[in-house]
Amino acid sequence: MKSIPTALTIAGTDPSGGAGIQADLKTFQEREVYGMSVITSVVAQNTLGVKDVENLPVHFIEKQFDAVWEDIHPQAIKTGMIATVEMMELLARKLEHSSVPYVIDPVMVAKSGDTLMEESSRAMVRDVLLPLSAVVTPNVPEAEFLVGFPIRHTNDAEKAANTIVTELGAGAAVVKGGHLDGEALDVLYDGNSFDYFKSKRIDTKHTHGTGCTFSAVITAELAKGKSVKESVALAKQYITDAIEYSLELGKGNGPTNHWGYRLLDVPGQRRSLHD
Ligand SMILES: Nc1ncnc2c1ncn2[C@@H]1O[C@H](COP(=O)(O)OP(=O)(O)O)[C@@H](O)[C@H]1O
Ligand SMILES: Cc1ncc(COP(=O)(O)OP(=O)(O)O)c(N)n1
Repeated sequence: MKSIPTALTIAGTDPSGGAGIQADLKTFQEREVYGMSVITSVVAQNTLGVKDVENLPVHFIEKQFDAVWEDIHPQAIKTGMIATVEMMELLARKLEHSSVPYVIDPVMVAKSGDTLMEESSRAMVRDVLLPLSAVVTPNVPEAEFLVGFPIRHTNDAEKAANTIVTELGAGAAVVKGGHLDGEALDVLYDGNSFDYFKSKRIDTKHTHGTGCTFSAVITAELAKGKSVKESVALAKQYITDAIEYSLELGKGNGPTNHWGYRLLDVPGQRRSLHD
């Protein structure tokens, strides 16, 4: 029987379907990876913002994790919204002896400005979870928190990615450029060299869930056995297409479109919007 790659996301929910667990599972499916999920927080949110958050008890997050882990072993894991110190402690315990590639999307604040991680947890991502990761994917404000200096230009992003790997212990770091001006440039440092993933900046407000989708593609590709560099390159191409075809759904920032690029497909010859 053909084996299928498997990936696990550990994150909060988005009932409006653009971010969080829902975005991750849609993305895994699009990348032809079997997706599984452990829910950390149930979030009442939509394209306008976050209305409320209900954190699940840590013992029940552990039960979900164990149920997956002892039955269908994932080939890659990602974490997104991990709201509390207690949740971080649980995940550190669960993942410290795992050899499965682990991607951290260090989600701190949603684009709407709403907080998704307690202040006290932020230092724990840096000090406890980062050293366990294969890749971490901070946006500019998240990277600034992790390294403690401002990021305005490409050389700051390079310095930040280098610091996150060499001083904070991540396996690799992609500092995403969505929050800077000019071209959308993401900088990857893998401990040896820098790589740059660039696209034109797409003029749209419909970017809800970009970070979740981007890190979910990386996770899916690592589950297939691709290298970090290949996985980030595929994620960049995918998210650019998904933003280009983002949906005017809801009254706020609409979601990225996970299947829009297919509109340009020629049968038997999958084509990207960049061709
Ligand atoms: N307007 C845009 N046009 C093209 N790419 C974008 C745009 N906004 C974000 N991106 C890309 O989307 C991905 C997520 O970036 P970012 O918005 O920085 O993260 P987050 O959603 O975590 O805040 C990155 O690859 C970034 O370069
Ligand atoms: C449950 C949950 N997790 C993460 C986010 C943040 O998603 P992100 O991809 O960074 O995009 P925005 O939602 O901030 O546009 C979220 N909103 N909800």
